Amino acid sequence: MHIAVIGAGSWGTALASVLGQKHSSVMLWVRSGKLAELIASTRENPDYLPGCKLPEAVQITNDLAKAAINAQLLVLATPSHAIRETAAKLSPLIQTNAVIVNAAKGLELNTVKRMSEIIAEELPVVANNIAVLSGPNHAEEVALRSPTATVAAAESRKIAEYVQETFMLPFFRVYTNPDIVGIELAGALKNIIALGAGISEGLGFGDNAKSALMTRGLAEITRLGMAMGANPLTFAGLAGIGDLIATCTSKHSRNRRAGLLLAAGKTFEQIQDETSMVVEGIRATKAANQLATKYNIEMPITEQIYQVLYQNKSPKDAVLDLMTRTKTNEVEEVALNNLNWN
Ligand SMILES: NC(=O)c1ccc[n+]([C@@H]2O[C@H](COP(=O)([O-])OP(=O)(O)OC[C@H]3O[C@@H](n4cnc5c(N)ncnc54)[C@H](O)[C@@H]3O)[C@@H](O)[C@H]2O)c1
Ligand SMILES: O=P(O)(O)OC[C@H](O)CO
Repeated sequence: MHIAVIGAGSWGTALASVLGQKHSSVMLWVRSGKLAELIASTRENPDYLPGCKLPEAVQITNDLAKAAINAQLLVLATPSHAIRETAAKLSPLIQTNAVIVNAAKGLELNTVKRMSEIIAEELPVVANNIAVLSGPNHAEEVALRSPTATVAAAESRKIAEYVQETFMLPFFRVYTNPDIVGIELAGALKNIIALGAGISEGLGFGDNAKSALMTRGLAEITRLGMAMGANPLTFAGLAGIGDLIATCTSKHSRNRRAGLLLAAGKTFEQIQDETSMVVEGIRATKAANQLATKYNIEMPITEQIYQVLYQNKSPKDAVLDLMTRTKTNEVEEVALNNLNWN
């Protein structure tokens, strides 16, 4: 089978290295011609994943047509804001029975669409063959072959199991899940909470604060997810709490790191200017804020992070507002009504 990995940032490079260990023909598409030459000659990606030697089966190209034309499976691993334009460019190139795996974690601004929805719009011929890969997966650790678990989600069980089989290796364990909505929302929204975790650390707060943030963060993610048709159990799984733990606690997390910088007084524009790496939580906060309004869901943490990022609110004031907002139950009112708790 011929596989194409589209996008050679940290994640695309790590996934190409995984696939190249199992399959004989993997092509990694690199946007920059100069970086493509460098990766091809050194067999590693010094800009995004230094130290990860690519298996021989991985070929490098800067030519999208060359990568896509014979591919039975394509992994889209660009940042989320580039998924629509990338899928549109792939439209005249792909085979009609190709399987597309989205590896990006984000939501489109303004349309607030999930990545698989965008891919289906741009690549309607393969709309029934779209899967999502998401979980607690830092590229740096996958590159080191550190044991990692992830989830392949698709509406079709056959496609989810095909993707599972394609990626599964002794250090890379893949579960399947039918809840593509929940898996994509969990992956996109955990980045907002990771910004908060970084802010919390940067302000000098301890484990109590971070645990509260993660737990209440998951509660608001689940609330929105359920309103959008997701299975609440998905948020208790690898792509939910699993990824939330990884991203809020890891030294590798760009979103957590960006939160530290926000606490130090930098603006999100300054943070973005200082790194070539994508910080998905910045856009995701804007999109989630739109979704909270659209579905009329209370998302207090997301709302405060939105105000810090886009309305110049100080992180300290945001924390105070969260801690002193109207008192409430931990359990949703609707669940309390069912318990008849008087
Ligand atoms: N890094 C990880 O550990 C990890 C793990 C799981 C999922 N993800 C997700 O994968 C996606 C990619 O993240 P990453 O960490 O590889 O990013 P990265 O910051 O390491 O690299 C970004 C890559 O995207 C390319 N790029 C930027 N704008 C582009 C455009 N308009 N068109 C095409 N390519 C463009 C850059 O050239 C670069 O190769 C994100 O959605 C991220 O959330 C990342
Ligand atoms: O580095 P982060 O915070 O963008 O997170 C990367 C991955 O989503 C972790 O699973």
